Amino acid sequence: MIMGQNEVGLDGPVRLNAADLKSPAAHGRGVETPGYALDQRRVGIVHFGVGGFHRAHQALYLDRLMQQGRALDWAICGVGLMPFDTAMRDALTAQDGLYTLVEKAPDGTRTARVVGSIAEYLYAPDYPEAVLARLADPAVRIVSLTVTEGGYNYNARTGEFLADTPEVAADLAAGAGQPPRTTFGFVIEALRRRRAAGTAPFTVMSCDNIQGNGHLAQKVFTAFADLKDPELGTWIRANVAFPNSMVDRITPVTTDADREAVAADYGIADAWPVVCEDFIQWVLEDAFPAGRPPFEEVGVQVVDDVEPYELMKLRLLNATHQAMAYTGYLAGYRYAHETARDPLFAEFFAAYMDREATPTLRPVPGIDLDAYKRQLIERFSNEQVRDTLARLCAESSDRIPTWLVPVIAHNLDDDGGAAPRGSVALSAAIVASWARYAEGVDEAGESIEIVDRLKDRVTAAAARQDEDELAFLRDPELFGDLVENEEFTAHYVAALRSFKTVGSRATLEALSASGWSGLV
Ligand SMILES: NC(=O)c1ccc[n+]([C@@H]2O[C@H](COP(=O)([O-])OP(=O)(O)OC[C@H]3O[C@@H](n4cnc5c(N)ncnc54)[C@H](O)[C@@H]3O)[C@@H](O)[C@H]2O)c1
Ligand SMILES: O=P(O)(O)OC[C@@H](O)[C@@H](O)[C@H](O)[C@H](O)CO
Repeated sequence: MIMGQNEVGLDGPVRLNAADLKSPAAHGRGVETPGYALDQRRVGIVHFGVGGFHRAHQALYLDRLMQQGRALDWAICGVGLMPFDTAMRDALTAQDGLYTLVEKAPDGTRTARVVGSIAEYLYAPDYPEAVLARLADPAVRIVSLTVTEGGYNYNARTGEFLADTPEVAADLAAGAGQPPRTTFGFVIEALRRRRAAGTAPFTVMSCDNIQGNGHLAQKVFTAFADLKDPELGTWIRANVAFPNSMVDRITPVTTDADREAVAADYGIADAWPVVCEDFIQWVLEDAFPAGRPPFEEVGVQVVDDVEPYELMKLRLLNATHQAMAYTGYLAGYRYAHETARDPLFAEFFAAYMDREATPTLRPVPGIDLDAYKRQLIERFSNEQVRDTLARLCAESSDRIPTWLVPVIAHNLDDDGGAAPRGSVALSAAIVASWARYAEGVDEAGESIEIVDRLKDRVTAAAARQDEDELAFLRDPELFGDLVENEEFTAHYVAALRSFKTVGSRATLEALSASGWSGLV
């Protein structure tokens, strides 16, 4: 049914799809809808990993351009590979790629818009050839990724590509004509086809939370290509661009309550809306030989060197999320804002940022770091967003080595006093809080559902720590040789004992009483 202006939702929520949006119906409840013709969108980007974040971030920037009647030839074809992506397939296919994005400010202000920049969604196991055809299409000039840290299939400490994980090994062994299963398999087969057809390659744009995400993408995709077809690997190294980027917007997992609120507040029956904070940032390296949308015109900072921004964001925001996740969960909190609004915890986060993360950072052009850190605590405290600690506690074995271990390594590196060194006391306490969390029971005796690709390994290590206090650290893939460093292990053991005996809050109180210098 196509409803008339201002009628949307008055008789119950309207279904979200292109036909119903041809009328400006949804304006009736204060929702901005695509002001551009949806049938004029042309796919120019293929995106792997269409989850909450991509839809709150890159797809929104494109939608902003499209609202100005521009970049209609840069519409997105989303691709899902994982078994659970069938849910996104069903939601977006029924909605012609449309979804509602609700941005929530700390003061309770909400803005909602229907985003139209995703023109198509392909679930790769259903249509592998269609995915390859899209990727080989000369109109596609960017392949972007938000496939999580785990999607890069690498050792976070050494950067080495893990060629023997089952799915990747299967793609490497697959003969011609066998459909790929992984991002690597699809992207490399598409580049092979483009090269054979004389089509210029696309740019591979990682938007995941990894330091040097473009460099890493280049490393793992070319490592895969080298194993599959060394000549192709050489061609990719010479011809394919992999820009680095810093991406930022806190985007929690969508809940049924979010779906109900979108229906009740905006009159839209959306199977999978996205809810996020009102803050957004994207700093992007300008390395797009095949062209790109004019992102800088809608707020993206396009720069030559992204690294200082990346280090700032990953070591202050993401590593502090790790400081919050396990300490907060053990203490009984379940939401980020509850934890950040507790003065003791907020003081802990600020101390970690000031004493341990900041000494590892380079000056960041145009950024006042003190103001940035204060703003982070305010963002974490945004109670409207309802970001869960469970989301932040997941996949720890990808996150701690990616964000925190480099801070520790930097601060332990004795360069003869050339650069100021930070302490490692609070970083050690964060690692210890994870080790205590991995025991699988919180301080109220409730069991914890641990979500981690290395769950068996980390929980087994945590189970051994009553007999061997360093058991958790004895995993070189996660911690390198930290277990050999006496300065680090002294702080770690003291913090672990404290978490295990007096609990999270009392541990933070003791750290506070030490002036945040540690428990040794
Ligand atoms: N949520 C945020 O606040 C946020 C903010 C900044 C950056 N990010 C980045 O975006 C990533 C995704 O976050 P999200 O909130 O959208 O998560 P999500 O769970 O909503 O979506 C993740 C997507 O990645 C896909 N994926 C996971 N593993 C994969 C693999 N091995 N190969 C291919 N695809 C795979 C999933 O199928 C899914 O489509 C994060 O890991 C992070 O790097 C997230
Ligand atoms: O999404 P991840 O796994 O990279 O990290 C979890 C959070 O720290 C992260 O999603 C932040 O919310 C985000 O990076 C904010 O921009």
